[in-house]
Amino acid sequence: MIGQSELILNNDGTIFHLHLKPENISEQIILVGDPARVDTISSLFESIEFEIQNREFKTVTGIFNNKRLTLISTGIGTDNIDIVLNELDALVNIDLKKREIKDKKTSLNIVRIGTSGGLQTDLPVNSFVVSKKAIGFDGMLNFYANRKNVCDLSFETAFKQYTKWDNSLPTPYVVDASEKLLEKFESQEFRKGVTISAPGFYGPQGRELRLPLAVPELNRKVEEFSFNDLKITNFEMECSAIYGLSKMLGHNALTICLIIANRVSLTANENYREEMKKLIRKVLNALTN
Ligand SMILES: O=P(O)(O)O[C@H]1O[C@H](CO)[C@@H](O)[C@H]1O
Ligand SMILES: O=c1cc[nH]c(=O)[nH]1
Repeated sequence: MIGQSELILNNDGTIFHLHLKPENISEQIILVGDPARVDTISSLFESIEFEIQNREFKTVTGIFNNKRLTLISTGIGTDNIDIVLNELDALVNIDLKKREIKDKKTSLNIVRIGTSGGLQTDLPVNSFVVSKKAIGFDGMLNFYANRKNVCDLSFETAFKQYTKWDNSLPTPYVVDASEKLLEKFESQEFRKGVTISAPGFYGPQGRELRLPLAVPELNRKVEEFSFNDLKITNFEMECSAIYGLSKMLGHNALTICLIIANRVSLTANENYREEMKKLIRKVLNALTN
């Protein structure tokens, strides 16, 4: 039996942060960072069955193309992903009344639609990137036992060697996307890439405003690095933890991002919302057709 302090439930039986009960969610989950993006997506739904918000976690379950989908905003960062993935998994794989892990497990499909910064000259603003692999600069997965069983250790070793990884930074971890979900995005309009999830938008992504960087050459090395013909394409802040926790818990995960800034050409599209709507339609159609 899992103790009250380890799996906190609210008085109405909902799970602590997400305020959800098992019947409120579909097995097809779409995660976004920005709560406003949940509304953008749900405005395309044929019908809405359920809606709730607690803190930055806004959930809508409804129908698109005759398929039941659940949208959840995660806010920013892998610390929030630790909450969202563990609570989603508890909703489907733990009997909340008995506080016991179920014998028969359910596997969720979890697709993140995000914004991201590009790291290669041939990845202009407004491109779409599907993350084949994620590199976690955040360190979150290192807190879980046996994380190496789900990681690409050869890629990790090559990356740490090439960048002469500074051990005062969290140990990077590398996890692959779900092959099953990746197959739905074979079209050339989705660039396949390797995505770094950083534990911050500024210093951890190599942005220098007033504070100097501890490792100023890191972004140059990241841009140069390649392994088995794979280059690192983009920076965002959630994908690594989604891939890592999904693989450990037996779920399928994929991240697709709109590039809103290019870090090499120093360009950005701060009015990206129309382009985001185009990406949302393409992703919803790919997932439901
Ligand atoms: O637009 P979202 O999905 O939030 O994604 C990106 O944007 C935020 C930073 O501006 C981070 O969450 C990053 O991952
Ligand atoms: O550069 C960027 C743009 C969006 N989101 C990020 O995390 N980084």
